[in-house]
Amino acid sequence: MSDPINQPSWKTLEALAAKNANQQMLDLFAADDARATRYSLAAAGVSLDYSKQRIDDDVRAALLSLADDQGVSEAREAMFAGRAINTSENRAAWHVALRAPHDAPMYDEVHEIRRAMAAFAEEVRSGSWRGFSGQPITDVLNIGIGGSDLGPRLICEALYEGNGPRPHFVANVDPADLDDTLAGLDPATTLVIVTSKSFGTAETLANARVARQWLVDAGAGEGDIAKHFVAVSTNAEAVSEFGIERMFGFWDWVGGRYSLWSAVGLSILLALGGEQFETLLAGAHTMDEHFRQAPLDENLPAMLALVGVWNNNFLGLKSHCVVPYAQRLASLPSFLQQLEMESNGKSVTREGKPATVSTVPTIWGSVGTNAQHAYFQMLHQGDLAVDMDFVLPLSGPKAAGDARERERIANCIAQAEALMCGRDSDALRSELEAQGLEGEALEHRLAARRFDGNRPSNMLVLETLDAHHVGALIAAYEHKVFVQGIIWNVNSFDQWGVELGKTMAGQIVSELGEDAPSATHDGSTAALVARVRRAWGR
Ligand SMILES: O=P(O)(O)OC[C@H]1O[C@H](O)[C@H](O)[C@@H](O)[C@@H]1O
Repeated sequence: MSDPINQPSWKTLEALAAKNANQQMLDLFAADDARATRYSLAAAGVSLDYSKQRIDDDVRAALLSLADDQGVSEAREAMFAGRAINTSENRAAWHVALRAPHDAPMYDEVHEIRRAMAAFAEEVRSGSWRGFSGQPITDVLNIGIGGSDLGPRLICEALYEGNGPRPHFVANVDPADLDDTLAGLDPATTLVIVTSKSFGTAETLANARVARQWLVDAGAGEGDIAKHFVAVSTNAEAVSEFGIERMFGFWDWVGGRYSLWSAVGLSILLALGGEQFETLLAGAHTMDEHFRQAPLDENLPAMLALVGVWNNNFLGLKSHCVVPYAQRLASLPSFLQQLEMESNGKSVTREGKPATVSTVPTIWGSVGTNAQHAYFQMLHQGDLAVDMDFVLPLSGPKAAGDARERERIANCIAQAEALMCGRDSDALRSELEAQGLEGEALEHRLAARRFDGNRPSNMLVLETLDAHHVGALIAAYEHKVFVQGIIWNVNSFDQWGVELGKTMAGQIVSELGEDAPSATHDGSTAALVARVRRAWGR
């Protein structure tokens, strides 16, 4: 592993990008009838069509050489073997172990906790677990943030069908989040899961304290708290100090943003049941096996990563938009923002030197078709260079015969087509002439309605929107991020960048209370602190 910029394959790719500057994807299709299949891969019921990328065989070969040069295969083995690949914290990043089948011998502890979670979930789901008034649990509230929120939230939104207690998620320290949620819940029938890897996250602990008081105010005695509060954490001491008896543990080798497969997924188990959770893990495991075994040119997560590297580092597309065409996957872009940007938003190499290549692009997006009516204008005609992932589950909540299902799927396919094909100026001119436009008015309208096209996108298709395929999709993205981290030579598994702001918030929290403002702030910060103090009459 070394600085990618020094690899011969990097130079080759730079030369190819310069040579192909005017390459048109439609010409690539015209020259190759089999392009759509030759630039598609499938694994675990998920397929990736990357034929609508500005990639030809030479580029693909050079990208695969870059992956070899950077030691992707060796790094992949180190990850699966549980070696300490998170070098700045000297830990493994072993989330793949969480999805290993039950007969995998070396993961005893993982299976033990998984069994305890399943037994607990069964008790709650069957109604034998009772709250302080003797009633069964109807609602589960997960209090957590970042990795302790986004994954379980995404999975529950994607798959909850009403067959179990209703799942709710509160992350924000803004009181509106918890207060609005609690307003719709009955304390006597609500189970709260406080989820925090560190059990030191200020927002989560503040919300947990309020939720605890809510129970007490509703008549729960101190001895009843255990019927309504459990924790998920790696920090048993802090959990017991907080006064929660029952903890489902996990380990420091599970990164927060890779943790939904661990006890952090307890809300998933409670809402969906043990079988669905196992299917989710099995879907991810099937993708893991594919990622581990398939040669890189046939490897879906690796190719997804390499396409991203090409767009980001060689075509200068520093903005990556993800649009799932499925309401149930509306939270996928937020989940991926943490997964990709917290993992690879770094500018220091694994050796502690300044990175010499650009790392993660901006990841953003939202659900289709809604997004089409908001910002797709920019994607089609704006000057910001963006590459896209469309995510399309084939079967949705309704049968194929439902007209809305046809709309959903057709729109997704059409947007990718429009981005690539653009609008042929000659055809448009004839159309406008037929409408009676001419002269300057015609030219003006022609210019406004012109689409250049040639804008790249991936199409990720899921056979169905179920636990298996969602598990496989998320695992594919996790491995994409891993491969990109190896290529960019950054440590994808630490997040030192979030520390400073947390420390400073702690200081300002005391200054907004009784403490005097510190003299060491910059002028703008000092003025803001003073303004809030004035507003609060301090
Ligand atoms: O699970 P916790 O320890 O409460 O952490 C929650 C989140 O907090 C931090 O800000 C980290 O950047 C995230 O990676 C983490 O997921």
